[in-house]
Amino acid sequence: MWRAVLTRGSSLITLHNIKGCSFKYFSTEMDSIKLGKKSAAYIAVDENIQDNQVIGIGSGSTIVYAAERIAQKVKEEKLKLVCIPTSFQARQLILDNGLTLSDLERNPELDVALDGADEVDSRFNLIKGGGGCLTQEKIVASCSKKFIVIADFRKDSQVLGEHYTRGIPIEVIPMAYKPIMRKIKTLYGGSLELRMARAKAGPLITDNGNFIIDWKFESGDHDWKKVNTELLMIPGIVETGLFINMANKAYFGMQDGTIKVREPEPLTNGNGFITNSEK
Ligand SMILES: O=C[C@H](O)[C@H](O)[C@H](O)COP(=O)(O)O
Repeated sequence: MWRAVLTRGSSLITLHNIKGCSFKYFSTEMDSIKLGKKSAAYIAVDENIQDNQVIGIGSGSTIVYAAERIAQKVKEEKLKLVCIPTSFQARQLILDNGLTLSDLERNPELDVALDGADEVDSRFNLIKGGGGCLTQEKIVASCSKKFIVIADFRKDSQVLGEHYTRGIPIEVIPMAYKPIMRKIKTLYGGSLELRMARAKAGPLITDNGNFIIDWKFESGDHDWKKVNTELLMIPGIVETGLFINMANKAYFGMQDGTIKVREPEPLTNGNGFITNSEK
C-alpha cells in the first residue's frame, strides 16, 4: 500500500510504500484529484516498468504524470524503453519527455500499456474516450501483455454510469453518424449526442478523422460484453469506448492519499477453468 502525505501549509508531498521506499515532490496547487492522478501514475510506473520494455502510452490528463515518471526513471536508472503512442497527444508526451518513440509496425507486441479511464466498474468493464481517444488506445492495449489503468478516486465505480455521466463514447465514420444514432436508440434506448468541438464550430474530429457519439444509456443491468459486440456489428461504428476484459490492474489515487489497487476476478469457463490468466 502506498500513502501520499501532503504536508499542510507547504507543497511537499511524500509517497511511501510498504517496503519503506519513499519519494518526495513539490507541488503548488495540488488538489486531491491531481494528487490522486499523480500518485496512482507514479506508483503504477514504479511497479510495472522495467528495463528493455515496450510500453504503450495512453491519453488524457493522468497519463501525463506517468510519462513524467517514466522519463525520470529512464534518466535515473538508465532504462532502455520504447514507447508506442495511442494518440497525437501521447506522441507529443513521448517526444516532450525525451522518450523513444516507436509504432506498432516496429513493435507489434508490447510488454505493458498504461492508460487512464473515465470509469471502471466492479467487473472491470471500462469506459474510455472521454477525451476523444479510444480506437488507438484499444488497439495498443490489445497488443500488450499487460494493460494497467491509472485513475483518481472518481473513476472507481460499482456500475458504469455511477460517476461518469457523459455516456459511452463511440467513434464513427462521419457519413454514418445519424443512422448509427437511430439504430442505437432503437436497440437500447437512452439518448445520443454528436460530440461538438470546443474551440471550433462543428463536431469534434478524432485523431483518425472520425466523429464521436456519446451514448447516455439507460441505467440498469447491462451485459456490456454483449452490448459492445452488438455495437461493433453496426456498419460505420469504428470502435467503442467500452473496454471489456482488457485491463489487468487498476491503480486509483484516493482522496486520503492512499492508493487503491484493484485486479479483476479470474474469469472461468463452463468447466471452471480460468480463461483470463494469460495476460
Ligand atoms: O479519450 C481519452 C482517454 O480514453 C482517457 O484515457 C480517459 O478519458 C481518461 O482521461 P483522464 O486521465 O484525463 O481522466
